[in-house]
Amino acid sequence: MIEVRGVCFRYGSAPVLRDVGITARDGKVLGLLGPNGSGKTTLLRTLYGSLRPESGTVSIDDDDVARLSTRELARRIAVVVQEHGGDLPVTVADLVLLGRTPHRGSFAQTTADDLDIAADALERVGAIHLAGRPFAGLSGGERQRVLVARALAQAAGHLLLDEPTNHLDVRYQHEVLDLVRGLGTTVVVVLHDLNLAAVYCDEVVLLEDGQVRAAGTPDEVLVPDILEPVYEVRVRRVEIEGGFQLAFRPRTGTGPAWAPHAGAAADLPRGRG
Ligand SMILES: Nc1ncnc2c1ncn2[C@@H]1O[C@H](COP(=O)(O)OP(=O)(O)OP(=O)(O)O)[C@@H](O)[C@H]1O
Repeated sequence: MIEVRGVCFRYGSAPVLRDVGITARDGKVLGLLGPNGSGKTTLLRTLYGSLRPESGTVSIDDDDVARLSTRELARRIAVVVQEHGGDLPVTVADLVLLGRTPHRGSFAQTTADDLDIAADALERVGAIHLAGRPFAGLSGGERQRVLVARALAQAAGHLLLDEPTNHLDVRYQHEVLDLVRGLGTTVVVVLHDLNLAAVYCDEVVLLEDGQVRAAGTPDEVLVPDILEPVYEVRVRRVEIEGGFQLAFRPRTGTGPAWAPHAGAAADLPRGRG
């Protein structure tokens, strides 16, 4: 479990997180949602100790993150963030094997188990065929899957991801999130795509201007009354088999009512809000 209580943070003089409280429950997927600049990445960085809150606490399984060593944190939390590894001159296999480092002594050799675990992780994200390739030469989507594989190889009980579906085509968006959800680890994931959040998150937190605007299940939070003022768009909710999806259009503008298929607008069921 990851618990955040009363966290405030500022870059320089500008407050970015204001009295934020969230709980990521054991084995559940918590989505961090919110418009650009609302503080999602900043909050995620406080969870793995990359940023120290000005006030408030972040704890993992009841231990204050600020008191854990780097190695202990790496055993407990795996992180997939955008800027990791961009131009590293390593092969994909070597990068994924780095995920095993927290489990070895400082100068210990890679073991057969490490190799098996790394290969299995690459297999699970559909990237085993990339094992011998230089990481720097991969496409954005291939890199993203490899970074997820490294996090899987790390075998930590908590997984933090910052927009893991960025660069992924629709198949891999769903495959990666389905995989993450099936791990049974505690997951905190920053997502821009509210429809993916609707499908793969157990709970979501909606940030606005560094504050928690709403928190609860996707069914409770992803409703037009809450989303429209935060994102400043019009929202319709469409109940579909086994769940719901959202449709959006700008508040103002001269375009068709519901792009791309304007005729569908009249057929859309009314949202709940
Ligand atoms: N290193 C930094 N120095 C100063 N301000 C920063 C820094 N990083 C982020 N900010 C500011 O903090 C605020 C929150 O940024 P953050 O990246 O956490 O938002 P976000 O919700 O993840 O945004 P996005 O959806 O655009 O990725 C923004 O106003 C941003 O400009």
